[in-house]
Amino acid sequence: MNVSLVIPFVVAVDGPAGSGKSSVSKEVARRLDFGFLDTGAAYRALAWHAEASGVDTDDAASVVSCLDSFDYRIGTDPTGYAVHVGEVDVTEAIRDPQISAVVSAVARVPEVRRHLIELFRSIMAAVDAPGIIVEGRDITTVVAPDAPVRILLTASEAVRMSRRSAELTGSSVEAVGEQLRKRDAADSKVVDFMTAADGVTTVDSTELDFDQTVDAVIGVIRAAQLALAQRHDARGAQISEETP
Ligand SMILES: Nc1ncnc2c1ncn2[C@@H]1O[C@H](COP(=O)(O)OP(=O)(O)O)[C@@H](O)[C@H]1O
Ligand SMILES: Nc1ccn([C@@H]2O[C@H](COP(=O)(O)OP(=O)(O)O)[C@@H](O)[C@H]2O)c(=O)n1
Repeated sequence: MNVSLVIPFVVAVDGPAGSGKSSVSKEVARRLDFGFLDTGAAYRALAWHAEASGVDTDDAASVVSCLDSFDYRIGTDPTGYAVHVGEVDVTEAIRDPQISAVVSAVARVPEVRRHLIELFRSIMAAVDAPGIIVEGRDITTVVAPDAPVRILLTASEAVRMSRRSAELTGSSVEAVGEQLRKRDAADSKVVDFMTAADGVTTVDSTELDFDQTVDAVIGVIRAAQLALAQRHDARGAQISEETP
């Protein structure tokens, strides 16, 4: 892996299912020429790998036993990235409702989380871009708690359900809503992604359309960059005053 010596500017985005994390973060990354990392894809791909290996996803020890053979790759280009497990392109397969139904069981296993968090950090460090937007459930609190920008992207449950069901043709709004609610409830037992931790800015997109949400996120990033630049300038001025 090609690890850059320059640390990329990290934007951490968390939030519940269907809040717009992936689509909004991708568009923000495109506009800023940043990389993009969808961390949920790794949990989904591991669930796919466990199922393909004939493993019971409810059995934590069996899921952990799959980690050794989990050969995972994901791109960080927001204009298009593929997800691979070994030689298999699972980009589409991991979005299947069957994977959504079992992914939380895989994601609650502490050894799985430790393994994937290390992987995310190495992908972030190796990104070939001035910055990277990383989205998931625990990015602002666990994966990148020191990121210069940390955002909780939320929307009301009703809005999230209707957005998600509009994407999934062939599934009823009720069925999509029920699955989303179950997954949020299971995921909430592992990480709190419904309330913003200290220093995390909430962007509520309930009343915003897609472009307005993208603009709101870019606004938070620009404000943080400006504050950092001002702090840097003030420190520079202080050092030159102190230097005889
Ligand atoms: N502010 C918004 N207004 C309308 N639709 C949105 C908005 N944000 C996201 N969407 C749409 O909602 C759906 C779910 O978004 P997605 O990015 O997959 O959410 P998440 O990654 O949080 O699960 C997508 O079809 C996306 O285009
Ligand atoms: N940082 C993360 C990202 C995802 N996940 C798990 O992975 C699942 C799929 O994540 P996702 O980002 O694809 O889900 P959506 O929010 O897009 O529906 C979640 O339901 C969580 O169980 C996690 O535990 N931690």
